[in-house]
Amino acid sequence: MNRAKLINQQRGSTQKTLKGVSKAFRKVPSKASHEKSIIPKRHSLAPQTGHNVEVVLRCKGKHSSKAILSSLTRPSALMPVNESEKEILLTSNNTIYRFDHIFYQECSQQQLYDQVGYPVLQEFLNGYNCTIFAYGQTGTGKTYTMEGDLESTNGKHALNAGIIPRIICNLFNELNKKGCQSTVKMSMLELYNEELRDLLYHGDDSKALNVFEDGTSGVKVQNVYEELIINAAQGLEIMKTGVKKRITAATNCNEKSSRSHCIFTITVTLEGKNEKGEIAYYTSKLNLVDLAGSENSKISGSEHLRAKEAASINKSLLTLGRVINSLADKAPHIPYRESKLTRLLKDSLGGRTKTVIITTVDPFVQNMEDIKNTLEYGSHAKSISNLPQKNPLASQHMTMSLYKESLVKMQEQLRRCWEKNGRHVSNKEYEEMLLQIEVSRQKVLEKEEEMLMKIEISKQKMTEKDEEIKALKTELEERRRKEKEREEEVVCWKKKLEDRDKEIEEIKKKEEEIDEEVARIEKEEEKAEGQRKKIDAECVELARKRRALESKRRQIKGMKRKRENEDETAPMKKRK
Ligand SMILES: Nc1ncnc2c1ncn2[C@@H]1O[C@H](COP(=O)(O)OP(=O)(O)OP(=O)(O)O)[C@@H](O)[C@H]1O
Repeated sequence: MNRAKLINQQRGSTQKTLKGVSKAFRKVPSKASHEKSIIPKRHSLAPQTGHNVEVVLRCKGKHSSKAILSSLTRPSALMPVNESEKEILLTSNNTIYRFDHIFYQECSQQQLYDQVGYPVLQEFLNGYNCTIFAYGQTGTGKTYTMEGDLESTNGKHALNAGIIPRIICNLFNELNKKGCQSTVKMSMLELYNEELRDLLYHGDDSKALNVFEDGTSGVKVQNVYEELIINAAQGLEIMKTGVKKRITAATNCNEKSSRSHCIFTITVTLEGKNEKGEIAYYTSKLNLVDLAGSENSKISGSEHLRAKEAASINKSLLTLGRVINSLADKAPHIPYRESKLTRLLKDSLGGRTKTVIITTVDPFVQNMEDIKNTLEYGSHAKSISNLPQKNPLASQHMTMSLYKESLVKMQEQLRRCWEKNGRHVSNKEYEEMLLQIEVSRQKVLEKEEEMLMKIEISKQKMTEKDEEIKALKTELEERRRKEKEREEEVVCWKKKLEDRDKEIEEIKKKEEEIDEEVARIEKEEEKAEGQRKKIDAECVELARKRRALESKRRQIKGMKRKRENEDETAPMKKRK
């Protein structure tokens, strides 16, 4: 039976089960639905263009003892609308929320994988970068959905395995079917309190895991360790090792609560053909993200260290929420850079990636407000529009020709050995040699990728340096301009000084002239004083002479009178 038929059949049975579940849901009468006979509101947002992010809702199954206990005492907060697999009614606010698919509590891991995981795997193998991430409050089944039961036997996943182990197994089946050359690499990062940790790296933890953006292939993490995987069994084992290193703790809502965001990445390089019919390679990335639970510290019992974790978890989820809202509202600025989580998911939200978000709720245990928050988170995310683009075919001409050359050499060597023209090798040795070829091929690819990454980093550094140089040049020009202005000012001041010197010179000259004039006047004054003194003396002499003259004149006058008297008396005397 072909896969499509099988899926359709499984879908049929899923739908039957889900209809049963819908009825079961409806049998639980909601107080709100009884009291309110008004028509429910629809929580809707304007449809977007492009390829919208797909959002599904998974209602947690009644498997844990806590859930069973709560479900006996509490009615469900959610009710399906018209047996719909797409619409659900939240009884507390009488609002219908729409999703791309709703998985009710009886939905099995296989059914969820068929509807969500398998189609994403197909897109991934067709050359698209894809992301699946699980979002929901703590204890609502995110880790169960993404990881589930991690036990495996001979490369086969367990019955209750989640999406990641199923994708690992299915990936190798699909690659075998394709029969073309391929390489598979896996990396696993944990984001705990805003710090990235490599869960697959066994060396020291000191290497810096920097997140950077590469213009062509999107967001990358520098120094992340990528394990080369050659089959499903190895992939499952490696994943299990990584999961064991993840930080978990017991909270009131979950005995083994993930305290970090976990980003599991599969990178596949596949052989294809370009338009000229030449062999080329394309590399696509699949991010499978299990977010830490959003929580309220009172309910989840977060204290001390746990409270710090909760704050960091909530902060990054809040930023994720703000990014989702900004994208949904088509805001001019999207705050990707505000947390490492949103930087890592940048390409998955509003970028070139095909993205599916699995929102998880526990309708029997969680309070209405928490369920409402998750439903609204999902509804907003549903209106995000991505522009998925196939990864380009890279010629890898040089590397491939080198690789092929060595491959041909080794094959020739093997053929000679096989034909016993040279040395004979056992089957085991032959397989080892094949493995060696594979390993060297991987190394070439890795080296090439490393080189590309280094080129990208140096390009980035060069751009940064260019910008620095540009800034320095502008600064230098500014300084030169200021210096020129200052020089001009100096010239201006010099001229002013010269003018002032000239003025001073002239003033000095005038001063000298004045001094000379003063000296001359003083001399003349002295001369005048001398003359005045002389005149004064002459005046005194003149006065003395005048007085002497006056007395002479008086003497003469007296004498004259005497003579006159004598003259008058003389005739009388004669007569006598
Ligand atoms: N659909 C389901 N069917 C059965 N059991 C489930 C289901 N979903 C979750 N569980 C169980 O509920 C418990 C909590 O689930 P899980 O650890 O996946 O929650 P979580 O959302 O990842 O929580 P956290 O954010 O705290 O890590 C686990 O024991 C898990 O096995």
